Amino acid sequence: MIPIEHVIKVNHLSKTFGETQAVKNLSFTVEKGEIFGIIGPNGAGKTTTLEILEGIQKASGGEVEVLGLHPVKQLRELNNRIGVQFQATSIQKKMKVKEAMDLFASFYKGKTQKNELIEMLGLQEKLDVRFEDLSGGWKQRVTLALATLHQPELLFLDEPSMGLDPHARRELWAMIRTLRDKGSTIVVTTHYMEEAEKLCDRVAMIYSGELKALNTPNELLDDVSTHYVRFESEEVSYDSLLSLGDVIKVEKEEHEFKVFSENLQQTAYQIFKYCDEEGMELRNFKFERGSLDDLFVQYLKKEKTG
Ligand SMILES: Nc1ncnc2c1ncn2[C@@H]1O[C@H](COP(=O)(O)OP(=O)(O)OP(=O)(O)O)[C@@H](O)[C@H]1O
Repeated sequence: MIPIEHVIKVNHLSKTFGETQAVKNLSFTVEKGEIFGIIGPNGAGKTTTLEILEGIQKASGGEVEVLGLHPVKQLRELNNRIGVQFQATSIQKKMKVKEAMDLFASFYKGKTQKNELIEMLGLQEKLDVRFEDLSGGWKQRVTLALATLHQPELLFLDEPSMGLDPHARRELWAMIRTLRDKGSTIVVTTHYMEEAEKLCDRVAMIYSGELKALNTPNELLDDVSTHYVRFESEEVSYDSLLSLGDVIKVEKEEHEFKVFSENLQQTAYQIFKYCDEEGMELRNFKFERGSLDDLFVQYLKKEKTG
């Protein structure tokens, strides 16, 4: 068996800003070659965690190792080996794509993969366009190219698809996967649950600076209470569904019901039995799998009710 190589080790990490505890006792590792997602709502501590890993912020407590280096003490060495995607706002508006690529390439001593990136990201047709004239999707492609010119072993992306339409978002995911296939490990923060589900190999879910869950999206979704049955009926009542054993929650919209249960098989049987006894009709009955969004809402609810 090939031993797992950890490119990031985070152990009991904490960070405080005055009274605010942005990160609390966070521990996780990132394996070489994976796309690792850090997800959570606004203010969860995603950016702070990322900036500590990049050596931009100092930890208040705990240990962090990135590519075997201490991010703050060995920042210069780290910067040669990691890539950080800048926010589009930090690129000069009037600069042409070609000029930005040349400027950033001049920061690195060795050979860069500029030409390969222009080809791979389809930037050829945009080289003479000013940054301010690019659409959101193209801006993201350019900042991705600028972050990866030196073929970094590890790439950090903070909310890369923020503000992109679904098509541009999918294109960006394909590019991120290609960069991974070419050998980079990728750490990405997002608050789009769909992005975490479709793009990431493993996901750390944080809320209020604390790690709430860490697993592959598939295994996170195996959490039973995110699964439900869906059907349509004009006759069934909300309250009678809620009173069935094992049912956690019922959602009703027009004539469509979603019934979440701890024992879906048993609940499905109960629904059919109840409808049969009452002579009620059901249509389009389906077993459905919840999304990370559902799981996330569930965690937040647990948090609020204690
Ligand atoms: N420089 C700072 N000074 C004071 N408080 C800060 C600072 N940076 C972050 N915080 C606070 O730390 C907490 C975590 O913020 P952080 O930006 O890491 O969250 P986030 O998950 O990235 O959120 P978002 O998705 O909104 O960017 C928040 O309460 C934020 O207000």
